[in-house]
Amino acid sequence: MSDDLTAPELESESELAFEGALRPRSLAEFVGQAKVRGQLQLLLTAARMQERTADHILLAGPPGLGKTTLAMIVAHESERPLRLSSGPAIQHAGDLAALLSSLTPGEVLFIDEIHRMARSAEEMLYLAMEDFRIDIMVGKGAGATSIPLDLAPFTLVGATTRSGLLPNPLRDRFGFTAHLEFYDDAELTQVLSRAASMLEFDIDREALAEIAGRCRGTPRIANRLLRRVRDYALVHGGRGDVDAVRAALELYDVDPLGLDRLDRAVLHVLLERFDGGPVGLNTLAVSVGEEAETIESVVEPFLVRIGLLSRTPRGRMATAAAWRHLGIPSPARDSSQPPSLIDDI
Ligand SMILES: Nc1ncnc2c1ncn2[C@@H]1O[C@H](COP(=O)(O)OP(=O)(O)OP(=O)(O)O)[C@@H](O)[C@H]1O
Ligand SMILES: [Mg+2]
Repeated sequence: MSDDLTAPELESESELAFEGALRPRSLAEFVGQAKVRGQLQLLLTAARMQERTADHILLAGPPGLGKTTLAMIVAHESERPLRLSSGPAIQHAGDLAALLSSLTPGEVLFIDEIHRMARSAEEMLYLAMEDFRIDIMVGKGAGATSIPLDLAPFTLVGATTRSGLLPNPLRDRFGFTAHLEFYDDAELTQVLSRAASMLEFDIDREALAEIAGRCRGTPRIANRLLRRVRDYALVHGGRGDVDAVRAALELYDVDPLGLDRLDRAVLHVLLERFDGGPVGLNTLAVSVGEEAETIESVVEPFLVRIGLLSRTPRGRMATAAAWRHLGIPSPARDSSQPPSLIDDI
């Protein structure tokens, strides 16, 4: 869906190229995540002083927060070549053996979505990470033998949006795990300001702050919204100011908190049809004509994170902030009445 402005995942090939152009190249250019930046800086500097490859690094966090960007920065800062691969591309131990045995000394190997790698490959990776060695099985059945193969030392950078799915032995073999956090408005304003100047888009500070408030803590969404606002300013012959931001993002159904059409539909149903809940997930999903799975994995996490929705054992409930945000007066509740319509959780 190329019109889904608020989805944190990468949307298209053209977006990939656009992102590539805006990607920070060094730790100094990388905005926010101060803690992680400091930790990486130390790790890379120590490795350089000892003239060895840096420890293996795991980058964990939601989509669009800068994992791929940081992997590239690790290679760039340590002046090593970078090899790109991903979990879904490694479906057999043989795929991994071919990849590992072709690395040049000191190379940085980036495995994106590392939680999706095949189990058999995972086990091979344990030994490779620890001892820079793998065992290759030759032959089948009783005559099978394993031949040890030494590898060139390398630094593995793994990225995952689901660190909970990584088996412990794999997680334990990373020397360092960076947990990326959502960005605050000041950091997002900085991301936007940097991107605007790279795009040579003249937009004022107030307008940048207005966009920052709508991008769900995610630099990828920030850059995407900026692009739409730039289009709007271009077509309407105006500058990048707050009015352009408001008009452009209203056109694309991104509200002042960054909620999109579906987020708002869910809240409207919850408030207007169910008095703010509690109501079960399935009822809510049917009422807005969506799959329960979509509501649960796409809509709810953000609404919960910004405090508009709470999950209770009796179902989903709107918070006072939700009523305020939609501008609907909250009904005075009669506390002697038990809540109605509890179908599931
Ligand atoms: N700290 C940052 N400073 C400036 N720009 C950033 C930062 N983090 C991310 N970006 C921008 O956001 C875009 C998305 O980042 P990136 O591709 O690294 O996310 P990701 O965590 O790898 O996402 P996914 O989980 O979908 O692979 C990049 O093109 C980059 O321009
Ligand atoms: Mg990525």
